[in-house]
Amino acid sequence: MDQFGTLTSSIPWTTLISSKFNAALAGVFSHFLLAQWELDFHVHHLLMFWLFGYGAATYAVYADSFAASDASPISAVFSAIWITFTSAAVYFSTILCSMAIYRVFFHRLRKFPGPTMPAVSKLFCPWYIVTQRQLFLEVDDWHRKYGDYVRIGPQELSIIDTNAVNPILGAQSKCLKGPWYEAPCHTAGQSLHSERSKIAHKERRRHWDQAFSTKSINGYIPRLERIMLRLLCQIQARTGKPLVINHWIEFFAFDVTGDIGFSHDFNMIERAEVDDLIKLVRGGGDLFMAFNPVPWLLSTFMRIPSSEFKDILSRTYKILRERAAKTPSETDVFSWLLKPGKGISLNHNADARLLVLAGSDTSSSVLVFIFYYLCKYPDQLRKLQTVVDNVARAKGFLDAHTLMNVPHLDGVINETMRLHPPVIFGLQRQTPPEGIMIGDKHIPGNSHVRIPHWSIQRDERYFPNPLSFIPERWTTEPELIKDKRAFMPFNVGQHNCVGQRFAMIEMRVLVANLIRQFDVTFAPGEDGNTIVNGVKDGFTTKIPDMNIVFTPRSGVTSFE
Ligand code: HEM
Repeated sequence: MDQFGTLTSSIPWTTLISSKFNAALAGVFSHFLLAQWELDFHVHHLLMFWLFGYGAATYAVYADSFAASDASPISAVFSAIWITFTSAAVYFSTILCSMAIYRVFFHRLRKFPGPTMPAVSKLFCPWYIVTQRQLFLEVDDWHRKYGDYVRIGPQELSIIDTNAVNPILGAQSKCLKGPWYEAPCHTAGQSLHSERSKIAHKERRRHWDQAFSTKSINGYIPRLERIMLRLLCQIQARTGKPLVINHWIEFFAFDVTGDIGFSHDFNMIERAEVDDLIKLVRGGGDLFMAFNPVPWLLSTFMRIPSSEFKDILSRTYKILRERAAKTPSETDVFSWLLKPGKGISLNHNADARLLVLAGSDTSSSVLVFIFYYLCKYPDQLRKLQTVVDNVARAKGFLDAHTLMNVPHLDGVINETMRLHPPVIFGLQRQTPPEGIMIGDKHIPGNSHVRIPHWSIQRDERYFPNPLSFIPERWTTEPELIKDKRAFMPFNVGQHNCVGQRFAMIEMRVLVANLIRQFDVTFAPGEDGNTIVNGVKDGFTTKIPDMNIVFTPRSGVTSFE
């Protein structure tokens, strides 16, 4: 220790730290270490480690040079900062170069074709999404250029081969959910959806499967029908005027999920406005969309403390506490998820948010697109109206059981989900350490893979005339489906949509009753192009508003 209290040592720190060769060597070694682990969720630790290392190195150089010369303390500080800064620049540049060279020339996925930028880093994605266009569209172009297997990230492949569906997503698949799923868990609890462990997911899924068994769904139907009647009354009161169909469908979907989920009435249809909680849960949408493809960036971003997020947690807790305090007269989804006397955990909170978003954003986007197609093709509207009228002419309100077996109605829904899948860019999965075989192709271990719904469901090999809206593919023209494995809007296998049967019932009831009572056209000045061209991927599809006009039909039995 010198007279200024500075620690002195016999190690020549300045020489060691200022050597650019040493800095470059440390960079290569650091890259080697970083490549050994999945560090997506420890970036904040790494940043702290580097910051601490930088501080310690600066101090060591300062102490060393100050002891060795008669420089003033101020100039010794500046000189130490400069020496460490230049070495840090060399160190980090070497890490980046080493990563880039390794990823392009030596990585286990190097043999898969694709553009170079994504192979180097996924960091280009947020920049791309913000400044240019949606990634799912870009990847769609890459598939046309490079084929069925395209490298879309250093460690990620996009695949549009139907032989890949079962090995990647099927019930027997050895793949796990990819790191994307874990990104928000540290702050927000683990929902069923974000659970990556197969065993833990299976255990939790048991309760969800009970919540969506035929018996449970039959119990939710009267709730759904009551809400549908509310919606019919509100639309009836607004006939002849343009209205934003997205809003009304969302009010409906959120009211239904709140009610069947945890017996909570968001009452959005009656209030004709979005509930504050829903606004909050959907907040941060654009940033989320931009960071979405890069799990480590998403995870780091979500660590930034946010008062909005605290608000979401406390409001959801409040709703769940109120729900736990009563036994609803009709069972709901949380009747199966809450354990008596066990209290409400962070995971329950995460499950509540999952239910609200998974159950509403998805069906809403499909329903909006159904109205787009019915307005765009009036012949299709008339055909569907005739089919629906013939189901039960005497009934004013078409209940869920009456609509259980109307193939053309299901054809319209399926065709819309084919062209506009609510989960548009597919689901990230991680191959097991030994890799997987797809036909004779080996996908190396610990790779991330996805099958983009948008691209595979619009592939001409699987659906001839792929861009045309032809509901009859699903009924009278089966030759227009060449490979049904390519259709998977609800996903397949252990992680498929637990709510899919309820979703179909919900969509049938809404579409059939609205077109039974009303004719529907684009509002003046609307042609629907904005929604077709404005689709954004925020894991579920986000679409712009569309204005349409409902007009009462004459000669049909009224629902009132
Ligand atoms: C058109 C409507 C719907 C579509 C296309 C759809 C699609 C999907 C897809 C693709 C997944 C898999 C996600 C993944 O693996 O990352 C999923 C999961 C899920 N969906 Fe749906 N969904 C719809 C409606 C609903 C509804 C109405 C509910 C509930 C009321 C619901 C609840 C869930 C839940 C809880 C999961 C997580 C399942 C798990 O991880 O085991 N979905 N959905």
